[in-house]
Amino acid sequence: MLRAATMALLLAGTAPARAEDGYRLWLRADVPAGPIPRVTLRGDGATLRLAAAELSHALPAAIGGVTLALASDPQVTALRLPTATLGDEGYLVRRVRLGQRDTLLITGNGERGLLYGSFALLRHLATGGSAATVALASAPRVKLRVLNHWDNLDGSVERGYAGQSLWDWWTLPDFKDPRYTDYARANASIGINGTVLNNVNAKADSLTPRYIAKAAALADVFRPWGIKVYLSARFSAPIELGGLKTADPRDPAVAAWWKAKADEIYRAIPDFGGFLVKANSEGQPGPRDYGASHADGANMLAAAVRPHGGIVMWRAFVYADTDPEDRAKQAYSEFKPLDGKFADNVLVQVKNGAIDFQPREPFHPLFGAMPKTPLLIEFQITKEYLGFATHLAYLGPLFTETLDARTGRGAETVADVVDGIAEQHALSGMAGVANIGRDRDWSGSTFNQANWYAFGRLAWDPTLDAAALAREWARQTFGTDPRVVEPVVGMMMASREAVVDYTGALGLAHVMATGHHYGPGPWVSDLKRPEWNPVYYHRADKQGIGFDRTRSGSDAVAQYAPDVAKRLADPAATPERELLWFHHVAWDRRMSSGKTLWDELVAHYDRGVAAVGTMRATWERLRPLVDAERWGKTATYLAVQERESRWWRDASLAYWMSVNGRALPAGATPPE
Ligand SMILES: CO[C@H]1[C@H](O)[C@@H](O)[C@H](O)O[C@@H]1C(=O)O
Repeated sequence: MLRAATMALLLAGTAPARAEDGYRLWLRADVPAGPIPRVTLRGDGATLRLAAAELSHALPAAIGGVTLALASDPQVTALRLPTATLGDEGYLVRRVRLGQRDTLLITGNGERGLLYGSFALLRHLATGGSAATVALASAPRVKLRVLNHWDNLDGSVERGYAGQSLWDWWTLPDFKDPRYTDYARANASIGINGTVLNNVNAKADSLTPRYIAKAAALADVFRPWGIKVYLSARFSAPIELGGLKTADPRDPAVAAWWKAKADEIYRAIPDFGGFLVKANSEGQPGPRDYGASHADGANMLAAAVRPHGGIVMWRAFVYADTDPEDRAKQAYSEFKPLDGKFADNVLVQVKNGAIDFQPREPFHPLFGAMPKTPLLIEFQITKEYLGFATHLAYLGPLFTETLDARTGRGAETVADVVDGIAEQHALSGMAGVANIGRDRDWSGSTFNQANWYAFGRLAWDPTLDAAALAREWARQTFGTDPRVVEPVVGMMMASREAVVDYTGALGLAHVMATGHHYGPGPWVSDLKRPEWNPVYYHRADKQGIGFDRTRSGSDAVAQYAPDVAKRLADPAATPERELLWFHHVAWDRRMSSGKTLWDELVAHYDRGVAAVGTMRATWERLRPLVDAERWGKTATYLAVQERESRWWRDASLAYWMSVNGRALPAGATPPE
């Protein structure tokens, strides 16, 4: 049994001062006034103790006694509860008579289930759920729910907008910053069970004994929270670290090197998760350098980690500057033929869309095309193309838009491919490129926290609803006052579409500035790699705009299942929000609104700018109801977003008009 005092002690090391700087994220349940409920822990273990501590810390007295017990506990078994389908991470929360006592039971088949069940109970209560009638049961649909940190060993973060890397590689392994525990706690609260510590543009050093020891220290902190550590591996490490002449995966000496390296890592981190690999992509070394296939490369690494129960996450983000083929087609062309050729402890990691984390992309054609291979979907939580940390863009709708998409194979959705249940894949996964850094609010802004939150919840259950998750997050982050929650949810649900509208709607993509990808740049055409130039994507000319991906063009649509391919091959049947992704059409084309394409595009820009204005006005009205610190920073950022949405519109329209020679339609806001 744990009392508040013990609990306070337990958390003293981790809970920072109660500044309203967003540090506490969505975990804001405070020690309630009045008697502390009895938390009974049947059994022991580091994870169980953390679960009990969480409960003791935040449960209201009204809940009465709570018991944490595994389903294998004889008293629980005797209740014949439906725990068989919970797996080792699922949980069940229910009022029962346990032995001679009435209690609220949190049970599951594994310690992690009890931890997740405890957080689920606290979430239920923090979002206004009833203490009296609480009955929860859930098991994750996706096995690997992983954050990818693009953190470099020098403390910088590629595409990071929330300060330096959270990992202080310099003071590790000796000093374990309390923030590491708070990071693990936050992730456990949303069901995340894996973290890749370093950038996919990996340096070989990350696999040296020095860094393995640092990773091991982090693994020790994360383990009781049910989180495994993974590392990005540089494919040529046998050369850089082992002094070998080659990294050819078919060379026994290379395979032996990796086997020894894996053994070394597992000596330091017994539950090491495995490797994430970016190979033959954007200049990274890989098996293709030796004429070997991606499967050869992945399977060699898979063999090295298999004896230890490890896995390999092999990225399919490949496109070559030497390949004239439409960039959107290349990953499919390279990986589809390898379906079923990967070892069973390999997952192929595929980005949500075929280009690169744009504000809107049709789902990647590999989803549904490799039924014999577990495909791990990769989303970007950090907003490289949606305004960095500054612009408010809730990504829940972007995530669910992809997950709900029908692949064209029967009723299959992308979420079905990802959970791998239909194909009976032993492995399944969802990865999110983290938006986490040393900033006090972790993600660079309060609202960016919602993207981390939504990712975790959707990885647990890809069928969850984006608006419901926004409401869940808002209630835990700002309290349950509907005068705050509903306007906040309204802002969030409008935000991503606003970004699409003021950066380039109707299927336009990759029209941003070069290098940093912040702000407009549709005019860019002089970069050394043609597929890096925005003009490569929009192909605007005097007559029209858009990328013809039908048979008369690159025929990328043919990579989708026949039903989907047939629909996308027809501009009239293609959803207008994806029109210019698949078709090159005339500026005069009549749209479903009755407007011409040009007038419609202009209207989208105006709508995007207006939507940001509405978000700002809504937030202004919430000033008396939100703490000054978080209100102030958000208000400042919204002002920047409004100014920059106009910048996006004005610069883009000026460019399109320079190409099509047209005037703005009547009623359009003239550029400033
Ligand atoms: C880590 O590299 C990134 C690169 O910064 C980014 O611009 C692009 O999104 O994709 C790459 C990738 O996903 O590998």
